[in-house]
Amino acid sequence: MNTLSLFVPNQICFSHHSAMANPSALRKQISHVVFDMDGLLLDTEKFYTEVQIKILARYNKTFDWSLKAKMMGRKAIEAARVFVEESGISDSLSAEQFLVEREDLLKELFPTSELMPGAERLLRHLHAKGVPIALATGSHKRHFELKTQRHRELFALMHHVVLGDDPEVKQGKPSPDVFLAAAKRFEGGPADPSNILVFEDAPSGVLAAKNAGMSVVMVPDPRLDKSFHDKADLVLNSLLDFNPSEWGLPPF
Ligand SMILES: O=P(O)(O)OC[C@H](O)CO
Ligand SMILES: [Mg+2]
Repeated sequence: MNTLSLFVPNQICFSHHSAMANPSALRKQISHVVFDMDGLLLDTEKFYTEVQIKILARYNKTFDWSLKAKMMGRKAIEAARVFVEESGISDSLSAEQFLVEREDLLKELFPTSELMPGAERLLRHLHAKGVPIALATGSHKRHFELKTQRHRELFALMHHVVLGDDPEVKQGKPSPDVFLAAAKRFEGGPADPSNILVFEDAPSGVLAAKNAGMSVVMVPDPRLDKSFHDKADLVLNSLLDFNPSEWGLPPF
């Protein structure tokens, strides 16, 4: 650790509407980029929210953003356990039953998934400039296929994809498993985690990337409590606001 980093917090500026940044001089040189999927590249978190509101309403309970924050980014069964336990319905509905109940609704919604603003521009740019890119999602294979069915060409730009049901991903985010697996599979051998930049929307995902020793740009939903921003190296309102040059990556 250099002397300066003892005194400089991760984020220097804190304002809701502008990008929050640590100075470029303190940032790692980035060679590889790893993307989260749900809520970051694809606007799919709203589907989970919609379905979970409906299910909790049957128990006369409301779904709020403090519960959402605890679930997002996690593997399905891990998020399901949080859902039934935190909402106090585990005596009536098990985590496994919850997954079955929400499935019919989700599988109708996922094929309509749309890209988040700036996702296509950033993926195409990094790929065109030869920056190795990969996907690391908590989503399992069957949901991944449904969510990406309208975006096959874009997701094919990824060098590789690591899914939540990958055998190497023993535990979901905030465990570093999915990001460490992604780091290992780049062409030419494993990438050094300290040279990897992760894009994430979820508190558990930001923690997972930091636990893997990587730098993280967080692009959170504005409804997420700001206290979850603290662990990220940079917080942006949109992928459209990302400036590759600040990370030593080729400019747009
Ligand atoms: O945000 P992701 O891509 O890791 O996906 C996780 C879950 O499937 C949704 O929260
Ligand atoms: Mg996500």
